[in-house]
Amino acid sequence: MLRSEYCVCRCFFTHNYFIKEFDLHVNFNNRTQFIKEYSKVLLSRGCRDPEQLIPKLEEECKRRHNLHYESWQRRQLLAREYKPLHPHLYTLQTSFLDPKFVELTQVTAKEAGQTGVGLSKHLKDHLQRIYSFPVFTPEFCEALVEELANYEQSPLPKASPNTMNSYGIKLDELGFDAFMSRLRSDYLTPLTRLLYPDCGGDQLDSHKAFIVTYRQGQDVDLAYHYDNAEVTLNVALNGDYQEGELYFGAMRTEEDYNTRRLGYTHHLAHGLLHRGQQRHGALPITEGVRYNLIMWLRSSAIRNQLCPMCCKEPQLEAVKQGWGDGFTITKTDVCDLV
Ligand SMILES: O=C(O)CCC(=O)C(=O)O
Ligand SMILES: [Fe+2]
Repeated sequence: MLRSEYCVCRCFFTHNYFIKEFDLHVNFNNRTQFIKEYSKVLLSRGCRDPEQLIPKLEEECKRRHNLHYESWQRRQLLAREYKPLHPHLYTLQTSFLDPKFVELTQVTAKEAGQTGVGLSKHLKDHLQRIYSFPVFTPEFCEALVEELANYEQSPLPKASPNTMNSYGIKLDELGFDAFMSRLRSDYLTPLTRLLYPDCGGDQLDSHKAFIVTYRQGQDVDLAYHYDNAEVTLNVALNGDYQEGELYFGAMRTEEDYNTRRLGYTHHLAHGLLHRGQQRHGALPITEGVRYNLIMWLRSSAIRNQLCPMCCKEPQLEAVKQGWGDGFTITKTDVCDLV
């Protein structure tokens, strides 16, 4: 029998370290390489002593090596000790979804191809293959935000959702993995299959789902970046904050002349779909707290060919639990060979 093991690319341990103070992504193999490669640019950005950044990079390197195992441990701990405020939220029900979204996901390729009408009815085209549409009901969003705040206020451990956002929640750790898998396969894939067949949208087989939280005194914005994803869904879970728009620029593979454009204002319960490899960032919020649900949707068929983070053939390392970073190796069970 054939069986897929989920993997990370080894570049995860060396590439894409983000130095927030100087708004710089770097690769970090060791001290000598780092100083040689980045001293000049760091000095030009006002850093007095690049050497002083090394302990933090070493710490991040250690965190990355332990990440999947520790995440799994937190997941077990939360399953045992966290008391959900709204237990019913953890199983996806159609009633959580906006009926327009359900209708949209039922549009067939034939209908969409014939007139474009089937899709354009509930989906707004923002150019550059960025689309928005209602996803959840406002009632669901309100209850989910209450659940997230309840967990945030609990003494239980929390992890940063990714290498750039320090505040937020990894939804698999909180127990939403089955929910998100169903959202991906039953509702999002019918759409991404039509919108992004060239980016693996027709064969998304894993995801990383998390909440990003912005509030004064913590993270208030997000620097310009591209995602470790083929396609990204970003849903606004609340509306009681000011500013915090998204902006988009060139694809990772294109020259970027710093022409950041196409501002997008979030709307409560609406989602935005975009290609993960299109550069984007979030402007600072000026008031309130902003909760957004992010799904980095991944296709092993695409990323097994070329890692989107190091742009090389991936060097695969299997993870024991979870989806890794969405790469796979296919193994044949030994008993099949005899
Ligand atoms: O804050 C946002 O809405 C964007 C978040 C984002 O781009 C990401 O987490 O990859
Ligand atoms: Fe992003």
